[in-house]
Amino acid sequence: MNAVRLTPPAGSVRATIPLASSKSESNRALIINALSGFRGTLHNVSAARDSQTMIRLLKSEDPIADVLDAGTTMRFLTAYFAVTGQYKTLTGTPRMCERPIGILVDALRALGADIEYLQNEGFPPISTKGFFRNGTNRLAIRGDVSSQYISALLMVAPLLPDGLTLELTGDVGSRPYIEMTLRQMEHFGVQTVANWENKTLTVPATPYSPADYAIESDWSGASYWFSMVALAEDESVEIDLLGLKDDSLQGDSAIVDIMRPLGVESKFTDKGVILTKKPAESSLAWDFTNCPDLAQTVAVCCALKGILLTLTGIESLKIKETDRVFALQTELQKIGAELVEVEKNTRYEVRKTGVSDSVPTFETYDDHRMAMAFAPVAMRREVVIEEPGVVAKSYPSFWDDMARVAGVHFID
Ligand SMILES: O=C(O)C1=C[C@@H](OP(=O)(O)O)[C@@H](O)[C@H](O)C1
Ligand SMILES: C=C(OP(=O)(O)O)C(=O)O
Repeated sequence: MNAVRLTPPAGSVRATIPLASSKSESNRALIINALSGFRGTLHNVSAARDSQTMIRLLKSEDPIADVLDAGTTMRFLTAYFAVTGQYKTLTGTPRMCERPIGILVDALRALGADIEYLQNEGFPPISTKGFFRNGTNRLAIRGDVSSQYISALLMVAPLLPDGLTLELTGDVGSRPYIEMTLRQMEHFGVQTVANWENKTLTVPATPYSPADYAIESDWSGASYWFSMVALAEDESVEIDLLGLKDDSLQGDSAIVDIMRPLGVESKFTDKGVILTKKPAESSLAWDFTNCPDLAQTVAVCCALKGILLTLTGIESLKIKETDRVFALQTELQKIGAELVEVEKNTRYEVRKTGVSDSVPTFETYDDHRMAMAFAPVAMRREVVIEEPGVVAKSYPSFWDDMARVAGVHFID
């Protein structure tokens, strides 16, 4: 499967979309369930490759754990293998070996873990080589690089002899993911204390209690459907997204507020959310610090609607599956828009330039979100998306869901 050609909806757009389950919630539930002796039942675990990889590696006795391109799987398993004293080599795709892990490794070493870098200092591959229960119970850790390091430490903290207090330094990014971790830990019987005023998180040395857990649908995956409604030419479009909740643990539920000014009305029901269309505003400014995975969706949507978008809080995009700032800058040009850095590393704008390709072919940079963020362009015009298989990382059924609203034709 080298590419997929997408054609606009033939008539009115009404569809029910099952969505994928959240890989973030799944990967936390899988780690915590493992730490509580695999005794709970997890419902609706994600079919996402990142979560299936987590399941496979938690069960495997192979000394080499290849996480492929899954960031949470790499970071959570590093802490899990280190603190449970397992001897494992963690590796991944070439890109994974460029994604930093030094902050987490330094923290785990201070807690008593022996971890070795096998190639480059600060990056995978790494080996965990035992745990000596002689470390500290208080650590300062940067909060402005990846929240995944913090979540990884929090989840193993109940196993430490004296629990753990983390002092977060710098501006904390992706905070809702940290709160998701704490709430899931609480579900499994560990009462944590988060003081966001002085940025300290405290976890007692309490064993996890086995529990059953039901995972919600994925709000990051839902964001592409909000974009499709915003871009639909059919004013009576209605899309029902299944399995989403109003009181979600997922910070990407912010898409409801982001998309309102872009013309999407959301109504919660007992099954999920119903999206309909209303008039949009002409500009939007949004800080993506708490929801970095939504930046691509919103950038593409605004570019095509000609809405001036000001983005802040997107620094972390450069160290994700690809450099997402560069990837967006390159691909947005194909739909007559540009992503401009208006203040170094802090403020960007998406602006219309007007010159676009007749049938744009979007590259995906080994990044599922590049494929899914650009797919909604097909609500207005024919497009081609290269390497569509990338969606498997978080939303393997994306193209099946997409076929409910638009033409989806795979090209070998
Ligand atoms: O903890 C998580 O489940 C995630 C945290 C975020 O990463 P950062 O904390 O690195 O921003 C997010 O981008 C990623 O998709 C999933
Ligand atoms: C950044 C992402 O994932 P991860 O960091 O877990 O690879 C993502 O899913 O957009």
